[in-house]
Amino acid sequence: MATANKNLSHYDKSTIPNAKEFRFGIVVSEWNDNITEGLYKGAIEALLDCGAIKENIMRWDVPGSFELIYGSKKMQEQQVDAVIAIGSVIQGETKHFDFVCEGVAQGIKDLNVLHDIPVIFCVLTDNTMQQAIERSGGIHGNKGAEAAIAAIKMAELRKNN
Ligand SMILES: Nc1c(NC[C@H](O)[C@H](O)[C@H](O)CO)[nH]c(=O)[nH]c1=O
Ligand SMILES: CC(=O)[C@@H](O)COP(=O)(O)O
Repeated sequence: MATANKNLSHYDKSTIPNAKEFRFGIVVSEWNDNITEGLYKGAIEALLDCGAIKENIMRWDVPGSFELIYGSKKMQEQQVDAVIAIGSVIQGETKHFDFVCEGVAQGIKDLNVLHDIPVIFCVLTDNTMQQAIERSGGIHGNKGAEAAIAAIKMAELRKNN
């Protein structure tokens, strides 16, 4: 199902564990910060709405999405139950977009394989700024909220297994 067919901000609280006992680390890319700040806002609002305690949410900023890999690795070493990696990659004139997107996706995948703290991939990979706007609090909702719910669910899965 494409994003266009669902609202990224929609969730049913009755199906989500209470997040009050969990600690979250959020790593935010500074590239396209008009987008990443919107994603962060969506994530924070959803975490708090589902019971997370503000003092249990830690934020670090990194220069770009490619640095989300290292930042998330170091965040895994903190006393957190899940990490959310927030970025916005937008197609430019060259193939750099492809390498950044693939590199970040593979790097975050590797962190989930190598370490026991889940890292949620909250990285928009859009063709245009408009697409990014629509997915960070616009008509398609907020991928930050979607990532927050995933973080809660994965922290619960880790706690129970
Ligand atoms: N073009 C975008 C970038 N590029 C920067 C890289 O992420 C990285 O910081 C640089 O290559 C140095 O290692 N980053 C984004 O997050 N979004 C972009 O659209
Ligand atoms: C994703 C990028 O690195 C890209 O936005 C950079 O733009 P360009 O490909 O025009 O150098």
